Amino acid sequence: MTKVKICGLMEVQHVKAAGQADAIGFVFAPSKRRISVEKAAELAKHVPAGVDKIGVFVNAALEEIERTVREVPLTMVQLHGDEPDELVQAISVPVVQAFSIRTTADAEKLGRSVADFVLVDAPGTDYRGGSGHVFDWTLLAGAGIDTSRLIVAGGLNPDNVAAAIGQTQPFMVDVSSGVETEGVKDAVKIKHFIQKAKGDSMQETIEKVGFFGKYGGQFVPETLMKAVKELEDSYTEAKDDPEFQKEYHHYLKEYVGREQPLTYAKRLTEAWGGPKVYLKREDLNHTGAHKINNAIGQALLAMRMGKRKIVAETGAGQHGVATATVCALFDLDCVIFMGEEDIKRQQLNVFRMKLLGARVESVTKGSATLKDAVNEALRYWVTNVEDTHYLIGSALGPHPFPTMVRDFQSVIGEETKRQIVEHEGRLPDTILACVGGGSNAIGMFYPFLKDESVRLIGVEAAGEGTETEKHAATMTKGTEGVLHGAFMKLLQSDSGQVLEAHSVSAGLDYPGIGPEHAYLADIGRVEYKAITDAEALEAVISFSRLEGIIPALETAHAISQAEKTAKEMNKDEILVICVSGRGDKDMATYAEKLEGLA
Ligand SMILES: O=C(O)c1ccccc1NCC(=O)[C@H](O)[C@H](O)COP(=O)(O)O
Repeated sequence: MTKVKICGLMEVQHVKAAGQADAIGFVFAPSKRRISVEKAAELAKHVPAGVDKIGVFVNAALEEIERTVREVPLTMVQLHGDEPDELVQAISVPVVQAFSIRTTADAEKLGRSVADFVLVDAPGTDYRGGSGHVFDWTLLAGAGIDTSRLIVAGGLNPDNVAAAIGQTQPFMVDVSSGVETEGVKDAVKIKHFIQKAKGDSMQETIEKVGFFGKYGGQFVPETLMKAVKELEDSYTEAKDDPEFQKEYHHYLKEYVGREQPLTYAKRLTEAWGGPKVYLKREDLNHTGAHKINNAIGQALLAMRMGKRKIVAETGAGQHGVATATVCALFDLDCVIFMGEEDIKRQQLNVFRMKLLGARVESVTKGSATLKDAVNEALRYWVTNVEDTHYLIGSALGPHPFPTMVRDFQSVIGEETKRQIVEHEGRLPDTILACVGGGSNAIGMFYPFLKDESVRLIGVEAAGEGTETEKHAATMTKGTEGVLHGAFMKLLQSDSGQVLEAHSVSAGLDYPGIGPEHAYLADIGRVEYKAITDAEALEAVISFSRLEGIIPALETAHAISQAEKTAKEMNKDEILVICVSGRGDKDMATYAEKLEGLA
């Protein structure tokens, strides 16, 4: 696979956005992108191991180059001046020598370079590189170039990089201006460029069993491996079994009440004054949210495996109620772990679960919220694994859970795709969904992943603000680590302790995110935004009054972001919001927080 270098990085967030690249470049030569050695050393701390750190110089002295190599530290050096062969050979790390290509004769010089790699670029304008201009790639043909040491640069961007790779077959591509907006690096463009450059080969990693890029896996204790493998095998078999699919869709139709409408939100559209807004109505499902789509699927799978005992976790109570419901329907034994804090916030749902025959276990450990409930449910599963299925509620946990939950929730996106074409004759421009663990969002997004014209936005909880310690903004503030059996992004301390997440919405109050979301963020396919408690509560009022639908607090985050996004869109465009659930369960919170306003 062709490697990717992102050059001219000056800010931490852009270094992080380039985390999936193979190399990043710091410019020490005269340039608008020039940075000091000290700044580069600081940025270098955020470069993942295995990613090359390349210093760009123009006619610098050997001592300066070597000092910079040591102090940053750099793993490679890139020379854009008229450096003599003796200097190239004296440098202690591998060297890239840059050549401006105007003629075939320029291309023929490459073979004579004593450097490890040769970089071909358009002639510089203001500086010796980074001009943003494309040179004629056909000049390389017939120049006898060893493509295993060829790096192609010069005016590349997400739209032309695949063609450049196709035509020149280089070892690496290098970009700077093409991933900038108004002269400043742009995280979305960086990720998009990497995705486009790696193209099909990155797509393949999505399908690599159990992993989404580097995220996912089965990081579980030995005692659980047998159950996890059994589940993996059973699911692999069941998902391709027409009888299983028939039964699953039978219950979705006859019991859950699918398919759910894609409602045109006339008053919201008028009020926002931008795109046509459509609402995918998961709030109309039996039990009031999308959770039941997954609960039905997993309960059928548990019975197929001969397991008639179910353990589950719940945060807001929506998944607990969905699980207790299917257990009543299929006469399964049911125990639900729920954080003590969430039990206080969601008393009505606790009663609903009990009424349905479930045993609700209060979790007092840790922050006594969703992550602690997952911990306890996993512990319970370890000791009861022979006859018990862990019916996880989001696209989380060890493989196959994230894939399986996504597949069961994909009915949301599949219906939406069909319905929007019926309504409008085309796909939407933008789709938004809230993200806690990420199950309604991945179910909505998955069928649209290959439709590049559709912008996908996941909305997480900024709580009291991402600048405070009270938020659940995993994508915005999280780092990589293992939680609940999967490698993902999570909120953690420098020593790796999982931090407490906060959101007014118990369903978004989770310090991690499903591994597929982490991957989709890295490749730039899905954007992630964060909405505060206050913004979500405001959206509850306006949405209720404009559309006569009282949304769940989780959903209100997506609605609030949709209003912001709608401001950037015009009347010819179409925006879809996944209304993941209804607000009945949140009435106590609304009554407390919105008193006087409502
Ligand atoms: O990027 C610069 O400003 C620069 C200045 C002086 C010498 C080299 C420089 N950049 C070297 C690079 O590796 C760039 O990525 C390469 O020239 C391509 O740039 P662009 O055409 O902007 O993608």
